[in-house]
Amino acid sequence: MAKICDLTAAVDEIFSGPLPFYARRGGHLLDSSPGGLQCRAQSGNASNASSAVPSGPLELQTVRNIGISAHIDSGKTTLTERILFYTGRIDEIHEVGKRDGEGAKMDSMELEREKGITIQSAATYCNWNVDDKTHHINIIDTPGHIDFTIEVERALSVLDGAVLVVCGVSGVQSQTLTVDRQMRRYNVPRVVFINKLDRDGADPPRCLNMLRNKLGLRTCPIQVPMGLESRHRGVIDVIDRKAYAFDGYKGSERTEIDVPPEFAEQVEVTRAELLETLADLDDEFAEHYLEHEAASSPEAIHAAVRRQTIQRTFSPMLMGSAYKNKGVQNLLDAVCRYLPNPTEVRNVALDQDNDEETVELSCDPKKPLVALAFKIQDLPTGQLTYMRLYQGKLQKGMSITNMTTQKKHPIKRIFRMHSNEMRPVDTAAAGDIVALGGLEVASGTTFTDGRLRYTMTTMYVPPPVMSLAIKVSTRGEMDRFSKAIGKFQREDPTFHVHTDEESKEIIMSGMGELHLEIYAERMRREYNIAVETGAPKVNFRETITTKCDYDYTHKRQSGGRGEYGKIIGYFEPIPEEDAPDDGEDSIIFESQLMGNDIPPSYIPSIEKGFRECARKGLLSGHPLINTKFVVHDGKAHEVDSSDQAFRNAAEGAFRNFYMDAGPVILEPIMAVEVTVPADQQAVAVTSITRRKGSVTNTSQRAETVTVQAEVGLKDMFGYTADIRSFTQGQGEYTMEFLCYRQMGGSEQEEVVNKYQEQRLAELKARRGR
Ligand SMILES: Nc1nc2c(ncn2[C@@H]2O[C@H](COP(=O)(O)OP(=O)(O)OP(=O)(O)O)[C@@H](O)[C@H]2O)c(=O)[nH]1
Repeated sequence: MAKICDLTAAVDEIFSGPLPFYARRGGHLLDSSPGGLQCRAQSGNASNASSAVPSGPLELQTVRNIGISAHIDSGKTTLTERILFYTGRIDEIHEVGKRDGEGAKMDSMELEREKGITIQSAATYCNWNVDDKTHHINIIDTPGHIDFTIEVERALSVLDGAVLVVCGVSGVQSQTLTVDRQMRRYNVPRVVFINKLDRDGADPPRCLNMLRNKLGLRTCPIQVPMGLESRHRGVIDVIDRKAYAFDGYKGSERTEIDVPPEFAEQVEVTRAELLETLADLDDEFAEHYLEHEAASSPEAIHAAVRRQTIQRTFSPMLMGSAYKNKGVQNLLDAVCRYLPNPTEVRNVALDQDNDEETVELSCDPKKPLVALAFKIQDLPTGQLTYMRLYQGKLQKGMSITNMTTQKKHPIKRIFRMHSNEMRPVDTAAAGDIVALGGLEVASGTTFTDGRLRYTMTTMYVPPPVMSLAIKVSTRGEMDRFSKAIGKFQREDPTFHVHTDEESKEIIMSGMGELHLEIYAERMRREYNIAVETGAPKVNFRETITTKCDYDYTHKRQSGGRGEYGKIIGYFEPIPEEDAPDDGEDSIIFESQLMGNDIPPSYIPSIEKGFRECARKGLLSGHPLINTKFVVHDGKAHEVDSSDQAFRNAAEGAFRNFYMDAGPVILEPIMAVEVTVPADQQAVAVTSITRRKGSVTNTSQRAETVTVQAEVGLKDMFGYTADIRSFTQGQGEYTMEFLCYRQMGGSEQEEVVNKYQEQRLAELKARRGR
């Protein structure tokens, strides 16, 4: 496993915001070029399908749209590379991180190949034959690094199913939990693949326990590993009681062999547990099971696994070693057998002509078009818009309507994507995922053919948690800089840029230091701008701790029409459990006004005033969370009151009364997981406690120890270099956002003083100008 500390010196901080619930989902990608795709009908092993172009339309029943998600470095890209090789989509396997001088197909960005990590999700498609049917699988490989979590959100929101990859040695890791939450949010059925069984310490039963206990997943192995670690030879399918070995060039020949006697008992025990679980879950299978118990047919078992997987009540667990080319073909069988086709997934939209009522979409090319632009990529040749078609059809030359702006756009180019290669097609139908050229839109936009006014709900965008000042060395580069920023922001909704009003610095904010460093590096490489970045800063939050009444009158008279607005109400903290589940914006405004002392038309201005204030707390300049602003009384003046006057009244109330509400600073706390050689456990623990962290768990597997801890993000700077030096490069760590927690008194004082000093210096500088 490539170590996180090896990825880049800049990879220090990794975090994401809280994950609220909601979802819309569905999706698939199929080739609707005149003819689509065709496969070599060669069942079972070797390269069992090719990418030749067939002559008829594809059957939706044979389409699978899948994502591959996991904790960082679990082997997603390595696995995808095998899938593409065995399905005949690529002629040679290349390893991640340019180890063979080339780099994996799906890591097409130069930076990805250099660093050996996936930054952007990539799309591709392939064919696979199973049970005498050719299936068309569309795959999105997603990054594992939490900094690029939006790529995972985007992919999952439009896919029909997923493969959850878990490292066979480490088991469920911090980010497996995040990915699991994301899959649940978008109701994505999944199959589990336990990878790296060739590595020392590989332990599938432990992974199974972790999946059940940590993720609460109803899962059973449908395979038994044929040997582990250096003796890992293949897998035994307990459903058909067949063993599979993987020989030939890069494991491309899958051979059925007899179950070795030493595994016979384990196969029967595993099979019995699977059958009992299915009988428990599935009434149809229960009947069959009662009648035929021992002789349950593989077909009946497959059908029950499929039904329960699609209902998300069960996830079959498979295993192998992507790197050593074991078990990948069986995983492809499982993807085709158990994951749903686009017609088996419920997708809904909101009808804009009918009070945003929820309407069910039907995966039918004959219905009016509804499509979602879920990912934007800016290429030197122009913008590429990835589009998921929920119903209807796209055709070159037709025009589609943007549901946000109501503007019509002609469709000039439709592409099917294979990583960074584009293949032009003329049409695409419901269930497809294709990319459109020549369309300038933001991600998350819904399109129709103009007959319907439907929108899909947008995907969850986590709040930015880290900022970095960025400087352009020469004025001449400013134009290119603005262009780059504009493009990146359209591409990535988690990437924000603003100019600090006081310091006039340009500030980039995002999901972590790596995330921001990657954009700075892309500006240097893709736009040839010599940017310099400042030290990363943690995005603290502020909140209040007590209820506080306010009564404030904003009055200004300077000849002519004056300004008047009086508001009375209170601020109060929202207990965390009641906070709206929308990440950063956990700010509520409530008007309890009765009568007409303040005309209702001014209420939105009061709200706007409070919301603007909430963007910058008075202690440290960071945004407020979990705060409620209430107005219940006040007064307006016939002539002098205006929207602006009431906005100013809200700002005045905030300025004058905020400090009475007991404001405090909250800091992001990270869930940190450090893995080191067993003899370095003490040093790892000390490295955490020295950073004021608290160790929550330690566990030993084979020769390695994993230390889990909670540490303030501000105390994690420089940890990459630290862990590298104390473990001589053998340790690794990951971390992700856990929660916001109130800072200690003296630490808070330090942050407040620093902020006040900075403001004073800026004020002086402005006066001196
Ligand atoms: N021993 C062993 N190593 C593996 C296996 N699968 C992947 N690896 C190695 O693990 C490292 C990470 O593999 P990747 O395929 O890049 O993992 P990933 O999940 O795509 O990584 P990110 O996208 O950066 O999260 C690489 O060094 C792989 O060669 C496996 O089955 N066995």
